[in-house]
Amino acid sequence: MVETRDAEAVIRVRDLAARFDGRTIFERVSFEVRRGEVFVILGGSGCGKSTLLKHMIGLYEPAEGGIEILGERIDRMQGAARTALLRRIGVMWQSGALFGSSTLQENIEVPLEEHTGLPPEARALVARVKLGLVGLSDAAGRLPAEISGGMAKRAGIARAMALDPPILFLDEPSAGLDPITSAGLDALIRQLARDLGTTFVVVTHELQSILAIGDRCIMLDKEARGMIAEGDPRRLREESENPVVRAFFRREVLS
Ligand SMILES: Nc1ncnc2c1ncn2[C@@H]1O[C@H](COP(=O)(O)OP(=O)(O)OP(=O)(O)O)[C@@H](O)[C@H]1O
Repeated sequence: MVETRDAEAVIRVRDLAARFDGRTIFERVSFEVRRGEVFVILGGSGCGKSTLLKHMIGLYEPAEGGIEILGERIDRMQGAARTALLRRIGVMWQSGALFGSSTLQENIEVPLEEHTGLPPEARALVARVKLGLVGLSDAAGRLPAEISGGMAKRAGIARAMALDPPILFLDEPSAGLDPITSAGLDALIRQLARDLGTTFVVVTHELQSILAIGDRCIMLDKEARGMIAEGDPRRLREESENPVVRAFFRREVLS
C-alpha cells in the first residue's frame, strides 16, 4: 500500500449536506482525499454514495458546506475556470458509456479532439498509449459490442485518463462483473495509482474490492444520514465498534 499519511490533500469536503425537496440525504460530511491514494466511498444502497460523487465533480450544488478540488472551490466556480478545473478530473460512470458506433481507439480520441489542439496522429498515439496502460492494446480496433464487460470498464478508464487527470472518479467499477474480472480491475486500479501517482475516488459496496484497493475509505449510512466511519478499511474491519460498520465488514446480518 502507498504510504499516504503525509501526502497533501487534493480534495477537501467540508460539512457537506445534500437535500432534495427538503429531504436530507446526508449532512455534516467532512473528509480529505490525499494525493496518490485510492479513496473508497462505501455504504448500503440509497445512502447517498452517487449523490456525494456528483457533488464532488460539481454536478450538484451543496445544500450546505463546500468542496475543494486541487485547491479550488468547485461549488463556487463558473464558466471557463470551472471548465478548466473539470478537465483536470476524469470520471468513469457505472455504465462505462462508450460510444457504440466508434472503436475503442476512437472512443479515447473523443476527449482529446474536444479539449486539445493535438493533430490526428498525436491523438491516435495518445489513445494507443492509454489503451496500452489498461491492457487493451490488441483491442483498439474493436467496437464496444465486440468486447467483454471487463474490457469495457478498462476502456472506460482509458477514456477517463485521456487528458491525464491527476484525479479519477470511478462509479461502481465492478458492477456487473464476475469476481475474477472484478479482481483484475482492482489490480489495474492499484497499478495505475502506484505507477502513475493518480488519485482514485471509487464508489463501491463490494467488500472484496474495498479491501483490495482502498488505502482509506468513508462509510455513509442511510439511517444516520451521514458518515459513520472513516479510515483504513482493514483497520475498520478489525477495530470498529459501530455495529453497522462491523456488520458490513464482517458480512454479518444485523438483528
Ligand atoms: N437528483 C435527485 N433528485 C431527488 N432525489 C435524488 C436525486 N439524486 C439522488 N436522490 C436520492 O438520494 C438518495 C441517495 O441516492 P444515491 O443514488 O446517491 O444512493 P447510492 O448510495 O449511490 O445508492 P446505490 O448503491 O443503490 O446506487 C436516494 O433516495 C435518491 O432517490
